[in-house]
Amino acid sequence: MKKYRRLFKIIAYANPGKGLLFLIALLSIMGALSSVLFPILTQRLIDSFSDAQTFPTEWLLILIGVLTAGSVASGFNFYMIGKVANRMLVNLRSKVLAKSIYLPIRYYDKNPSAEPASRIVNDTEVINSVLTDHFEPFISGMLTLVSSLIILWVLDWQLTAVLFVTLIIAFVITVPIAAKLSVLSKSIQEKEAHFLSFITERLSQIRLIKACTAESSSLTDSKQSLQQLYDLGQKEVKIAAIMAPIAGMTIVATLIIILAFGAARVSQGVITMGTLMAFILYLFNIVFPLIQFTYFFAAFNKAAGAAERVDELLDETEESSDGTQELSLAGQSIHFQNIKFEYEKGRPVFSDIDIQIPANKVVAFVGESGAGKSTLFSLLLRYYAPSKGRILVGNELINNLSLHKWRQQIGYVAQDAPLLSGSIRNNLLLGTEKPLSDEEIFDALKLAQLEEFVAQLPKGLDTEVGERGVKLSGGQKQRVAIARAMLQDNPILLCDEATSNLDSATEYKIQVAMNQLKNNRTTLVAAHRLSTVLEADKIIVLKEQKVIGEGTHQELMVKEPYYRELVEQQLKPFEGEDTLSEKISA
Ligand SMILES: Nc1ncnc2c1ncn2[C@@H]1O[C@H](COP(=O)(O)OP(=O)(O)OP(=O)(O)O)[C@@H](O)[C@H]1O
Repeated sequence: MKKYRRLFKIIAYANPGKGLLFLIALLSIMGALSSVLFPILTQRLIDSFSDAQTFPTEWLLILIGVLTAGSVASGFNFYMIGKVANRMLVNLRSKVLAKSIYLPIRYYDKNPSAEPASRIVNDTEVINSVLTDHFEPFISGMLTLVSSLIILWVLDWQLTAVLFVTLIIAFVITVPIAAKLSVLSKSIQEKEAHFLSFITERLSQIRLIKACTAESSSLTDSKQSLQQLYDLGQKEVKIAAIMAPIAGMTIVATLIIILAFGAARVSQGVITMGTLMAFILYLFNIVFPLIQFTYFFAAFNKAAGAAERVDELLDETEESSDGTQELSLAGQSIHFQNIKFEYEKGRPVFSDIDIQIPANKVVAFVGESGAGKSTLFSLLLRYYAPSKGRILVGNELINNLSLHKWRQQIGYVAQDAPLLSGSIRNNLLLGTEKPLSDEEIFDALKLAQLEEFVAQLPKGLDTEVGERGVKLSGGQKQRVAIARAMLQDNPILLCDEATSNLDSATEYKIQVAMNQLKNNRTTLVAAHRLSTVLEADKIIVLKEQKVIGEGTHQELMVKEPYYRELVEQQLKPFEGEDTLSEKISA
């Protein structure tokens, strides 16, 4: 029952509009009424014709009127259902999408991004189909069924009793089969969601697959899922194939039984020929809704499964945004105070670090790969919360500040400088609320050494960059990210290996530009290439979950052997290799 409650909850959440649902129910009743009245009016028409031997024009006109009203109501209802369904789908999708976007990064560490995508696209569609395909037939079917049974009882209760018995037998046979179908369809939905997740991920990494010649192994991996889907589909088809003749045979058997009993009762003079005719027409009013109900319950179960998955997602806790203060970060120092942090329990990245970042200075983080440089940035961006300790800006705990306003004041040039599909302009203005002229944009591009490249493109700033920026080189993507940070002009700037994809000449130019940027802002740099951090006001050395040294380059060269080792490693060639100058002279 819990899963049905979830379905109703999600439908209410999609806000179809009570008034519109009421109107649909009303129109469905009108449609049903015309089907209910059709046989009884036919009976009147036939019987009055046989009694009076004159054409009963008035009954014919009433019949035409009722059928016309029924058809008009059905047509209008069709439109209203479509309207409400579209509205529901948009509401539900935008709410689930909004939820997905505000989920914490930890959710996406655990779940592939195609998982919520499948809930946004597929599951919402399945839930919606209850309304588009089944709501009207269910209401009118229910009404037609009940009223037809009452009318039949009044017409001839004995014949109706015979009908009841045949229907109960058919019900007992079909219900367990329908229940099996509903279990199967739930498994199919789950498998389809996994399959979608698998192919989305593989296709998004098509370059990697081709470079590793992993096309056939990817196909083999997908074959297993496809086979499972095929097997489940076949089981569903087999059950449906058994159901169809049972339903057909039920109709035929019921018809034969009613015809046989009915004919006997006509010949005995208990009922008229018109009554028998009406009886048979009502019989269809009962059997067809019953068949529809089996489809309705199958769809209802399927939708309940989809609602369960959507509700699970909606129940996830969004990024905590408890803080409301809107502090300006300009001129504020940052303090990582006794921080312990672990992505997974028992595997700390930092056990106890304490880092002071003075305002408006350049602070660089060095350490071998995996030391936790990017993780520090993630903590500062509040992607994750420390397990122990706290982060202060000025004297304020960062969690007390509004998350939105906080991130709005931090520029971030990420390690792999990802871009979104769309134009260069859209990527440069991502998240920027203030309007910027082309002139201002080109000023930033100039500083980021990208002005010439963009200017010679036929569509300039409106050039499409392709999915994840595939049409740009790694270095160009980094320069777009740097230009974006320049445009955002935030008081705090995070540069994660920001110049690692650039050739030495461009890197030098960017360093010059970055040096201008560093005035009046606090800049945190994580870099492998120590040449990029030599000028930093402070260098923090990370090793084995701790800060093992801090100071300027000159100070660390004197007092910190590990730092000296890192610097020397970068300067000297690999063991047994000649230096570049030796190779050239050889
Ligand atoms: N989302 C994550 N889930 C689990 N572990 C993670 C996650 N991100 C990073 N780690 C782990 O945390 C540690 C620190 O990673 P981090 O990316 O911060 O290092 P880094 O110093 O920036 O490395 P690099 O210089 O290679 O970029 C690594 O051991 C890494 O495997």
